[in-house]
Amino acid sequence: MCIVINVDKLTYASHPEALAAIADSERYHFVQADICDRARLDQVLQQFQPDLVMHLAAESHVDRSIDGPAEFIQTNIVGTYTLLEACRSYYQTLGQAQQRRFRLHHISTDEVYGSLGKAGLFSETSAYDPSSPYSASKASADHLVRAWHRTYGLPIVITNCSNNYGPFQYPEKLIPLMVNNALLGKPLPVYGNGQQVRDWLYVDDHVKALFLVATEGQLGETYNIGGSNEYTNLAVVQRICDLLEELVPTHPQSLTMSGMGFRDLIQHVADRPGHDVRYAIDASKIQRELGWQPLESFDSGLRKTVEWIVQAV
Ligand SMILES: Cc1cn([C@H]2C[C@H](O)[C@@H](COP(=O)(O)OP(=O)(O)O[C@H]3O[C@H](C)C(=O)[C@H](O)[C@H]3O)O2)c(=O)[nH]c1=O
Repeated sequence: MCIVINVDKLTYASHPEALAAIADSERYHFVQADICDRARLDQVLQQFQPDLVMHLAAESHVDRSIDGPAEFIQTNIVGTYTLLEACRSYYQTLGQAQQRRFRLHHISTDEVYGSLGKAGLFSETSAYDPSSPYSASKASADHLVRAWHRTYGLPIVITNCSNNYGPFQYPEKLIPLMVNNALLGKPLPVYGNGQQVRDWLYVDDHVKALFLVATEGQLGETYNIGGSNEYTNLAVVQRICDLLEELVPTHPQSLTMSGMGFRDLIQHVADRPGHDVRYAIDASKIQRELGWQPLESFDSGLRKTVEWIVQAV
């Protein structure tokens, strides 16, 4: 049995559905829990007696972490600490055979490595250099997980992924936010010059990678997961607008009245404080060791995502 821990405001929102679709759903139990509630975590672990705990519970939006860091410290750092302690106690109750099977998989982000310049890629050995309260809280969580492995022998694996996108994503994130705004004829706020680069990873590719690491990854190891899809933010927003021109021929009323197209909604606004310029992942370790490859192209993944949002609203 595996339990997948998440929180209510989950940003990895599509992962449970996607995981359930590719894995034996009888084996996976998805827990929506307050990650800081130790009694509840103890009860869940005792009830399901899992061999695998996947920790996807995070506050994950950089802008919200800048506006109010407290929740990020609480969920991402205190929550991870609470889960680690619950797993450590649970692990100590297991027999030797089950201890050999048990592992905690901590899901993290490439933002812990900070920002790249024009060249280079983040690898598993890149130095930690987080910029935002969010990424600093995830970096702290990664360090705690490694410390519980080295100090207490808790069996763990860690993954650090690039920017996720796909159906079900929480609408605070760039792609769903832009599609939702455009459909309402609202401005599309591009931070600064829009030349920041992100490496886009389709959610199903991410889930397959998580599944491989959770089941076959080496204990104590970190694996970076990225889609090898680097685009500037402005290019992504322009592509979204062009897709909407094709998929939504009837423009929102505000656009029709002014004879404008979706691209006319793009507005450059004040830049995000501490904005990381570029993220890009070297995923050669997971490709070499576990045979993973991203299968979705950005063109096809973005089309699926935009189509999903258009039909959902
Ligand atoms: C919401 C928004 C964003 N942006 C820019 C800011 C970023 O350069 C880029 C993507 O922003 P978003 O907030 O969607 O994602 P990141 O800040 O890159 O972080 C995301 O990817 C990493 C890996 C995680 O770990 C985070 O959990 C996840 O939120 O678009 C804009 O220009 N306008 C907007 O309205």
